[in-house]
Amino acid sequence: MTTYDIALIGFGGVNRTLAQLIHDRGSSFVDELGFGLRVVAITDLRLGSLVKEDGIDLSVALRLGSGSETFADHGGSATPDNEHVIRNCSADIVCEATFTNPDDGEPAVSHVRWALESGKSVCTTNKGPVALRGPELTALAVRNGVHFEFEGAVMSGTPVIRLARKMFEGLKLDGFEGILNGTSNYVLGRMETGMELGKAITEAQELGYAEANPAADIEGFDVQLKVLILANELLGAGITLADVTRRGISELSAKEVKNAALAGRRWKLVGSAKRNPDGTVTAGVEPVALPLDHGLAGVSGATNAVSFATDLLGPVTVSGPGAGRLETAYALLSDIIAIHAAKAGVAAHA
Ligand SMILES: NC(=O)C1=CN([C@@H]2O[C@H](COP(=O)(O)OP(=O)(O)OC[C@H]3O[C@@H](n4cnc5c(N)ncnc54)[C@H](OP(=O)(O)O)[C@@H]3O)[C@@H](O)[C@H]2O)C=CC1
Ligand SMILES: N[C@@H](CC=O)C(=O)O
Repeated sequence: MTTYDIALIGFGGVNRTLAQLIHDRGSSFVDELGFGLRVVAITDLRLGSLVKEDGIDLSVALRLGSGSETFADHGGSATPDNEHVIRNCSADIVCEATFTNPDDGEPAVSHVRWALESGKSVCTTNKGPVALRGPELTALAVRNGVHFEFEGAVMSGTPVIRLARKMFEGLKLDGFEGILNGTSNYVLGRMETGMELGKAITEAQELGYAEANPAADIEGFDVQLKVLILANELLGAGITLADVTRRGISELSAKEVKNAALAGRRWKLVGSAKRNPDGTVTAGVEPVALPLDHGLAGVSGATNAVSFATDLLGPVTVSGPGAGRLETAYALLSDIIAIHAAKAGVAAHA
């Protein structure tokens, strides 16, 4: 029986939920998925780092949180020691789920690089490394004979990237438009009921949808990264972040959002990319007051949807959760399943 040793880098909402899943359902993975999972290392800014080659007791790790205890109280260190842990621990797969840095992707880019350089596969939900260093990190993975998977970087656990790569074979993609941020979509829905922006953001934070800095959600930086990922990974656009124009929703008031709904229009933060006749790709993110009969107008809460323009099928739309701790932890599990399938030489499920 195959058991993958896992390192969790960042122990916030997403990786903590993955640890909970492994703790609660790990034994059924063996029967259902054909492999076991054992967490051998965890690092976190506040809790420090813990490495145990024979497996960390997750019930203990999961108890640590808001109190003053750190991993130093349990045989580890009070500091994350990321480079040392990532390079030297016995993990087969590193799950990177620290905060997304939209400027240069750090420190996550380094975390991913250290893992790949030391022969470990990587799963990440972090948009920074994928959007800003994706091709370079994928090439590094290939050179080292390991895998770099990032399904959760767009629409959390809802399959989009692997789905499009596998299932759209034979189709030409000419563009896409979608709702790609759960927080802003949730916030706009609450504003439609008259709630002020700040209060709606607080709710989204409590639900685990928002970025560490929610301005990334509200000002469109998060969607900008996701549009860049989809455009480069699926359309082969070869564009950079500067090529994706960006406007967020902070300019909208609750009154404006509510009045638009009364007038038959719904404000949505829409990310899109379109292939031009000369082959170049135009991409951007902006708030749009959609008519109620538009396909994206009914997408509510933290649900996301993306509609791909294809040559043979016309529009093909994928919809599902776009944020949430469990939904995103599932994305990491789906990445591990894909890595297992690739190692075993069979098709991935997701
Ligand atoms: N939540 C969601 O719905 C989704 C999230 N994502 C992405 O997944 C990633 C994780 O999200 P989420 O779990 O919600 O975020 P959290 O903020 O809950 O967790 C991130 C964790 O990483 C820790 N951390 C930050 N810097 C470091 C570091 N240098 N070394 C070790 N640990 C570090 C943080 O510590 P501290 O709190 O002390 O700063 C925190 O515990 C983000 O990149 C996010 O963009 C993607 C899709 C959906
Ligand atoms: N903050 C993001 C989380 C997923 O990427 C969102 O709200 O969509």
